[in-house]
Amino acid sequence: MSYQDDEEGGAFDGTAGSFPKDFGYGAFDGEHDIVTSGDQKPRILLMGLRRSGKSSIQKVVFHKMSPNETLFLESTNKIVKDDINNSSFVQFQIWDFPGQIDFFDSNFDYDMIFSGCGALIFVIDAQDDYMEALNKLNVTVTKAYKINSNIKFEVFIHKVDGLGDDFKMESQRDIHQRATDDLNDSGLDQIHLSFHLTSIYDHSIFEAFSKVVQKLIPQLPALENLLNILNTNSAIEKSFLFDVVSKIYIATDSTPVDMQSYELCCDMIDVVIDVSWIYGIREEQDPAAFDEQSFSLIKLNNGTVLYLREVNKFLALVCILREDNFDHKGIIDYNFLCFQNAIQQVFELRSKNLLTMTNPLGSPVVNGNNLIGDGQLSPTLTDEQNLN
Ligand SMILES: Nc1nc2c(ncn2[C@@H]2O[C@H](COP(=O)(O)OP(=O)(O)OP(=O)(O)O)[C@@H](O)[C@H]2O)c(=O)[nH]1
Repeated sequence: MSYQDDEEGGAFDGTAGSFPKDFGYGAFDGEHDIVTSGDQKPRILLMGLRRSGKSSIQKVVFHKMSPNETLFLESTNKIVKDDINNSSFVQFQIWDFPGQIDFFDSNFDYDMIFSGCGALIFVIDAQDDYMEALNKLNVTVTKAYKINSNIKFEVFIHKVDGLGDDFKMESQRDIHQRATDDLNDSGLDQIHLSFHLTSIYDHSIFEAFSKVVQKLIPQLPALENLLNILNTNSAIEKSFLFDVVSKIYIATDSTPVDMQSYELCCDMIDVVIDVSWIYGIREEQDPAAFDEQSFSLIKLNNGTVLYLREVNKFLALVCILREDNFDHKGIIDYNFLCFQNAIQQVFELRSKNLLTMTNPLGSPVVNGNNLIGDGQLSPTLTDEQNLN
């Protein structure tokens, strides 16, 4: 086993999938050797037993591989490092570990691996007997926690597409119970495990990954506050800030997320990218699929409107609102400009902070409440103000 980068290079080059081939993340960071790299990006580790679905998750979410094609993925026999450079909010590396990894193998420098880790995703195949996976989960979490107590531990109860609803819930309850009991028995009851039911055959894997990535964004409270303000002043019911390439939402307002709304917004992004790609005017080296001109409006037959606006090169705002409230499109557009401007300020503040301090993983750089409380945002128009 060795540390190597994925040889495939940039975005997934498959034939299926709705995204154009070269509309994806940059090439893998092949120049840096992991052991000597000074790269300080947060790491997300993908661990779990063999064939649990780790590589499939990484390929489907970040490289647009269609789920059916994962059937042909070969077993991973080395750590595969994938650099995700999508926006200045979301920059991390995903390390896909071979299933047969042995913690006593001296080839692996676990201090180095876990000390730079932001989140550890442990994948459990829910269609298989999970007792061995639970043992491995316990060993992995215990080892990682001793090296780095700041790691966020996420358990993906995966491949739930093959299970009925009752069995799904029962498996989750059972896995949750056993995993926490095992940790309590090891005297590590302070470790918090988060559980997600996932499958690459629906949007659940994107939703779960969104939640994992959000925990690595110190500016999340600021982004959520901005979305709340935008919603209140524009009569928007739900809004998501999406990373367009991966369809991960990096923030949403504080109302609960329901899967159907999330799926609708994901589908809208696909439609916009596909239509722009087919009919957009393309310049050399510039995939014109998503740029500052990008926006879209879809009216559903249930009186709901989906509205998408480009925020920056990588991010899009997708809102769901009632058709009646879309009459005030001018206000919504004005408020959107204020929102975009505020996001820009958060970006700038982050860049400044990064210049003046080295940001250890997960340490808060911006306190969102203060940012907003300090009145640094441009004022937003409200319906009342405009109508009076
Ligand atoms: N039904 C179903 N099958 C899945 C899902 N995710 C992955 N698989 C299948 O599981 C098999 C193993 O997937 P891999 O991604 O190669 O598993 P891995 O954990 O990377 O395996 P190693 O590299 O050996 O550690 C493949 O045939 C996938 O098609 C899922 O959500 N549902």
